[in-house]
Formats: sequence, structure tokens, C-alpha cells
Amino acid sequence: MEHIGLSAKDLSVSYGDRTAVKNVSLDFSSKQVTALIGPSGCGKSTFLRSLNRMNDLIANCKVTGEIWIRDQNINSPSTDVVSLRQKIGMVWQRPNPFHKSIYENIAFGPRYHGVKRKKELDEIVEQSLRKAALWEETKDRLNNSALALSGGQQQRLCIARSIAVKPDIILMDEPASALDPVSTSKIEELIAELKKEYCIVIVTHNMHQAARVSEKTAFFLMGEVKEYDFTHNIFTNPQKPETSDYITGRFG
Ligand SMILES: Nc1ncnc2c1ncn2[C@@H]1O[C@H](COP(=O)(O)OP(=O)(O)OP(=O)(O)O)[C@@H](O)[C@H]1O
Repeated sequence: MEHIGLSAKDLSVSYGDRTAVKNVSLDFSSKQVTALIGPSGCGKSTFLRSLNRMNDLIANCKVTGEIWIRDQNINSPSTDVVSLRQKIGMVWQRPNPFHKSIYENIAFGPRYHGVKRKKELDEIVEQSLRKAALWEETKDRLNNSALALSGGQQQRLCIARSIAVKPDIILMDEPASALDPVSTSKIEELIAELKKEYCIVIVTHNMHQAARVSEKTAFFLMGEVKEYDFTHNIFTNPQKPETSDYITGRFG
């Protein structure tokens, strides 16, 4: 049975008087990958950022509607956004490791959330790097700067960093678009592993990637969800002409 990890209901987002996302309702299942696709500027990233309240940081940005994780509407003003972002991690388009060692990049979050014992931190660092398929490449240089890693390794480090605080949901905004094909395929393999444990929502411009990594796909157009279905159906039997035009490359 599908278990819903995260649910958006009538979510709308505007920047000043300009609406970027209009009344979007989507359910995201646990242990599944959902891809958000659509042409540039259709609101995918804006929607994704709303899911862990990152739009709070943007002046003039107003979010209405509900976002449910279990029995909590995270869009309510009483939500503690720090613990929310522990539960809902974010991986950005460009890897953004802290200017610290590999070890400290991973230990930072758990330490912030109260883990003090060195042994426990060591375990979290190792487990997180293992889950992000980066342990073998880094175990002998944990104290080296994270900035000395390659772009692909840095992105896996950022994924390890989000895993370290034990999230339920991982949001990814074009996580492989700045990477070469080999690093991209490592990230895709990693996503396939991570979905066994987490609910993953990924924005991608790469239709092949959406088809490869996701179970469900939502097609966004001008701030609205035009179609949401199993990825296989979206790519082989889309119900809306706009979806068909987009996936066949007629626009976007
Ligand atoms: N910080 C911001 N301030 C004002 N307007 C914004 C901001 N971020 C996005 N927008 C506007 O909101 C609309 C949706 O942008 P968004 O980045 O969410 O789309 P997108 O589908 O993710 O695009 P892309 O695929 O190019 O990344 C666009 O018109 C964009 O110009």
C-alpha cells in the first residue's frame, strides 16, 4: 500500500502581485521518487522550495494553502522551521558544501540538533557517507576540505549531509544538472538506493532522467499541474495534449 509522505493542498505562491504557483494539490508517496517536470519558469522550483518553507527567506513571497506531513500542516505559522528542515532536506542544483572538512560537513547538522558524543558523530558520518556512496572515496581524508572534492563528489556529500539529520523527505532541485554524465549516473544510482528509505521529490529538466529515476511525474505548466500520473503513463500515454507536446519536445 502506498504511504503518503507529504501532501500539498491548494498551494499557491506569489512574488509580489505575480502568481508563480496556482492551487497545486499533490500527494508524494514514501519510498518513491516523484519528478516535477515542465518548461522553464513554470513554477517547479518555487513549488519545491515551498515544501520545506525555503520561500520564507524570499522577501515579497507569499505562500497560501496547506502542506501536510503526517498530521502537521507545515505551512502553519506555528511550525518550527529548523526542525522542519531536519525532516525535509534539500539538495540544490549546485553542490554547496560548507567551507569545512568532509567530516565537519556531515557532523554539523547532527551536532546542531544535539548529538555531542564523538563516537556517535563518527558513526553518523560513516553511515551517511556510506548511504551517499561516498565512504570508500573519502574514508582516508575525512579531515580534508570538502571543497577539494570533485563536483559530483561534492553533490554526494551534500546528499550525505542531508541524510545525516535523519530526514523523512529529500527535495532535490536539478541535483545533477551541473554534473558530467558519469557523476550524473552516480547520482541517479544513489537516488534509486535512497528511495528505499525516503520520500524523494526531484525537479529535473532532463526527461530521460525523470523516466529513469521516478515512479510518478507531475507536469507543471504556467504554475499549474497539468497532469500527474505514474511516470510510465506520462511518457507513453499522456492524457493532455500539452503534456504530449512537452515530452515530445514541441516546446519548452
Ligand atoms: N525570488 C524570486 N523573486 C521573484 N520572482 C521569482 C523568484 N523566483 C522565481 N520567480 C518567478 O517565478 C516564476 C517561476 O519560477 P521558478 O524558478 O519556480 O520556475 P521553474 O519551473 O523552476 O524554472 P526553471 O526550470 O527555469 O528553473 C518565474 O516567473 C520566475 O521569474
